[in-house]
Amino acid sequence: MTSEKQKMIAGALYNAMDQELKTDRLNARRLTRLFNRTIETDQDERTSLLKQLFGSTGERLYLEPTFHCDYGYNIHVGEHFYANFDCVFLDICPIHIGDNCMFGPGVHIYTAAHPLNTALRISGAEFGKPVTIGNNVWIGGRAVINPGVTIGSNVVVGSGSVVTKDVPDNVVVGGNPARIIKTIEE
Ligand SMILES: CC(=O)SCCNC(=O)CCNC(=O)[C@H](O)C(C)(C)COP(=O)(O)OP(=O)(O)OC[C@H]1O[C@@H](n2cnc3c(N)ncnc32)[C@H](O)[C@@H]1OP(=O)(O)O
Repeated sequence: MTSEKQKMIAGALYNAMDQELKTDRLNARRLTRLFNRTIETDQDERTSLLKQLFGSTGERLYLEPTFHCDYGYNIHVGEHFYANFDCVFLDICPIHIGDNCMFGPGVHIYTAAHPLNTALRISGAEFGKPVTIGNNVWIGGRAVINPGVTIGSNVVVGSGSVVTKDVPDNVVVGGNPARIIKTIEE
């Protein structure tokens, strides 16, 4: 039988009030609370808590507290990941982030969505879409990455952008909705 958790991760309609999912969210709240209460000299503890929280990580990762997420286990970050203060990842579905990515403060990644149909939405049924980010991506402060978006490698996302569509490799995007501003010639 398919569990609500399996449906959620697969992007199907699911019930977030399911007991297993409630327990998983409480565990993520516990780990993020412990992470957010660490002090600047607790680097080993910060790394250990993030490795317990995330689905997979590289050897080196550094996030500035505060950080918040829904489940944690759907977040996969590559080697040498950096995220500045106050990032929020709503990881209903998988979030894959490549190597050498750095995020400015307040970057929000949303995989979570709700039906547009009112009756279905207020019934509590919800769904998600995965987000994938390539290698060597710099995302500026306060950018929002919407459900289902894939961002290529060597991309720069301008501060305050709302990324609603896929982004190819080697470009700078900005604005709401984000559009290509320039191509990056290496
Ligand atoms: C990891 C960390 O902690 S990072 C710390 C936080 N810092 C940031 O978030 C800074 C993010 N940087 C930016 O947003 C920058 O504007 C960049 C990198 C996207 C672009 O910088 P530049 O290449 O110097 O672009 P430049 O200033 O020449 O602007 C080019 C055009 O894009 C527009 N533009 C620049 N940034 C943005 C933006 N964030 N959103 C929308 N449009 C933008 C400019 O207005 C300009 O438009 P025009 O050609 O019509 O005049």
